[in-house]
Amino acid sequence: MTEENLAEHLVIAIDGPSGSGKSSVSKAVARALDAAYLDTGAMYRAVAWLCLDQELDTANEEAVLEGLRDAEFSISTDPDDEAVEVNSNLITEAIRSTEVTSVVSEIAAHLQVRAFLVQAQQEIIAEHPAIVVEGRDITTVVAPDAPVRILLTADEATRMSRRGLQIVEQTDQLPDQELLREQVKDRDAKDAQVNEFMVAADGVVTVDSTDLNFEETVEAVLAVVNEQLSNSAQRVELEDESDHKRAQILREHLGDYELEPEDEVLLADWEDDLELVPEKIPPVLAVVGRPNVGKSTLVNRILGRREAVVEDVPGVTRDRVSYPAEWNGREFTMVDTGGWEQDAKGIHRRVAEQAEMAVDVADAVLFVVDATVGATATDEAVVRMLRRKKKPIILAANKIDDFHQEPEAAALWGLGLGTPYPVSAIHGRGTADLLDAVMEELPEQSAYGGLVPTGGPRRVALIGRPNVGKSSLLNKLAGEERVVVDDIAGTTRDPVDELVELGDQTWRFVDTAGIRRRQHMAHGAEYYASLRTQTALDRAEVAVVLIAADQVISEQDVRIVQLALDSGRALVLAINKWDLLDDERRKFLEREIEQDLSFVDWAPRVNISAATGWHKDKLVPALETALESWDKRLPTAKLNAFLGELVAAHPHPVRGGKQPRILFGTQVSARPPKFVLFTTGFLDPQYRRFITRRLRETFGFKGTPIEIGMRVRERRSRND
Ligand SMILES: Nc1ncnc2c1ncn2[C@@H]1O[C@H](COP(=O)(O)OP(=O)(O)OP(=O)(O)O)[C@@H](O)[C@H]1O
Ligand SMILES: Nc1ccn([C@@H]2O[C@H](COP(=O)(O)O)[C@@H](O)[C@H]2O)c(=O)n1
Repeated sequence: MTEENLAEHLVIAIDGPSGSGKSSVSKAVARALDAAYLDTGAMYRAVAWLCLDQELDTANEEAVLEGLRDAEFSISTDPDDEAVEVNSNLITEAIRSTEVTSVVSEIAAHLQVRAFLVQAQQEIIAEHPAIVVEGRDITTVVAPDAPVRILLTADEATRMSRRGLQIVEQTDQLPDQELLREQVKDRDAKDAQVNEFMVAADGVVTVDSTDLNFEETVEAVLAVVNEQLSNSAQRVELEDESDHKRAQILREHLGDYELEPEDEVLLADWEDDLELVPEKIPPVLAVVGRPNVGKSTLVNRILGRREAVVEDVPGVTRDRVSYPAEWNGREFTMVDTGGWEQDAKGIHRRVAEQAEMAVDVADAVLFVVDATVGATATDEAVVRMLRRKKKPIILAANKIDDFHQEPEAAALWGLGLGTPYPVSAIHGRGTADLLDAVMEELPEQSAYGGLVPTGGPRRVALIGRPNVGKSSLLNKLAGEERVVVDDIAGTTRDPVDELVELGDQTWRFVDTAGIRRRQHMAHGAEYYASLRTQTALDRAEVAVVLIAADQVISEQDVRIVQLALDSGRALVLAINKWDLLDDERRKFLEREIEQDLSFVDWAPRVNISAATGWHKDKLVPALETALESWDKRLPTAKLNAFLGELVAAHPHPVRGGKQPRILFGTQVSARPPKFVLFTTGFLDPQYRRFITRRLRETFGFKGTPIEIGMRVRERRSRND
């Protein structure tokens, strides 16, 4: 193994005298780090066993060497599965016998035998990305360049008593004191003639376990490992090329772990680090019909849950509401529209317009008719509207609860839309056939870019509780009164997109209605206004949450910020009505922001007055910063260099004797940035929060939520 190779590997070299705990502690450390474990003493013991078995003269170096060269050796590196084989004999137990222990030092004194075994040990080390190796010459001869080198020791009396206790545990008998001395003290004296393992060599850290119990010793060794790694990581220059090389090595080592097929897909292109591949946009199905024919019940039936708004009043679904749906393994987006009425007025007219808009961006339309009522004039008007749109139409004849009613469905052939599929949205009857028919019409992916338009001006949702100044701000930004502004909370009930020129570019603002204090208490139009906030967020890329500076930050404000956060959009906080602030209130406001909005302390904040236009120019840089972060893609090599440094300096705490390691990280998507970490164990939520915080400190990400996902993967077993 070259020096360079050693530096790339996590090699933990441990030596020390007999009974110091090298084997038992090294095994525990390997388990904690999910690393391999090599007991080099077992290799010398195996040679000793061979000599005894073949009656070779242990004093004759040539004879031992010849026997050694002719034999087939194998040793397990799994800390939970000790196994030593020579010429297909499993000798794991046999090498611990008194006979073997008595001759092993003599054999270990032959320099050519040592050279042979040292080379074999270095080859084994090279095969493992992370390995703990123990034996008397490991820090000095076998792995002198290992990043972590430890001399584990304890005073002689302690070592003797530990070995004695071990013999009692193994044999249920008190050990013969003479034999004990021979196995510990005398053996060390013999071994010391060939190797120095009582005193730490340069750069080797001594862990004295005389006053430590077993667990404390393991902890002490792990602490040295972490400290040493942190020092070596600090020395590493994070140049791009070496970052990339390191990431390549880490990625290769991931191959030692059980990866799922989806992991392989995710990791396939990590080196490209170019533009993110655009997501496949599932096809969209708009569900349309006149009021109260059971559209939402049918949507719920298809979704398999109670999600769409259902109320037994005509036209209760006032807005478009979209849901991710799936049938027979195919994903699609279902849009539940409000009831469509001809010549509708007021809010009903807006609802009908919304339904038409939904049809415009849909790939197919599910037209729902109440078969018990039959085709009405309104249904026929819907048909005319749909024909104009030239979209595939699937006709659902609803309220057919049993087969006696099926003739009522057949009557709908008259609409001229082909087969009417009889369904009972309430009971689920017929929905499978209906969905099969829908699947035949839907393309693999949306031809219309889904519900959220891509490209064009960047989309901003202005949200906040009622009367917080959304409309005033939009008017100020747009330079004219474009939406009705009223002092009455909740005046603006419908989303209105405005194209506004700001800072040399065009922005699309989606104004929304305020969110009422408690959604479940809200009724009618106000309730739908709150749903629209959600819709606006769905359609936006960045949310500006307005907060009134002159009022105490309320639970409702916090909920709206949370809504924006959950939507995964970029975020800007606009503290409005700054002109109404006095010194007293300002102090309280700062404290409220610190306390109640600390979970979004990464969001750019602008203090504005929508009424006077004060600081409105500050909004554009804040929006740009947030969107830039939202779009950001961190190269995999940089991410892994960052993770390596971070973990070395601040390792994950040991949990149940294990220390989860991060094997590899990659950013799987942007908008917002999502990272996946492959790990050997579950990372505590606080540790993940810590990583997120550090990611922000190091790379910015101001104004965007960040997601960190984890994939705990196990090492492949030896037999794979
Ligand atoms: N810190 C400790 N406190 C108490 N017992 C310990 C401690 N460390 C190790 N032991 C126990 O001491 C015994 C000897 O440990 P171990 O066999 O690991 O030593 P070793 O250094 O590998 O010895 P050798 O070089 O002879 O193989 C074991 O029973 C082990 O469980
Ligand atoms: N790196 C090593 C490891 C062991 N030996 C010799 O083998 C003997 C048995 O070792 P245990 O750790 O299993 O007790 C030991 O006494 C040494 O003679 C070695 O030389 N170098």
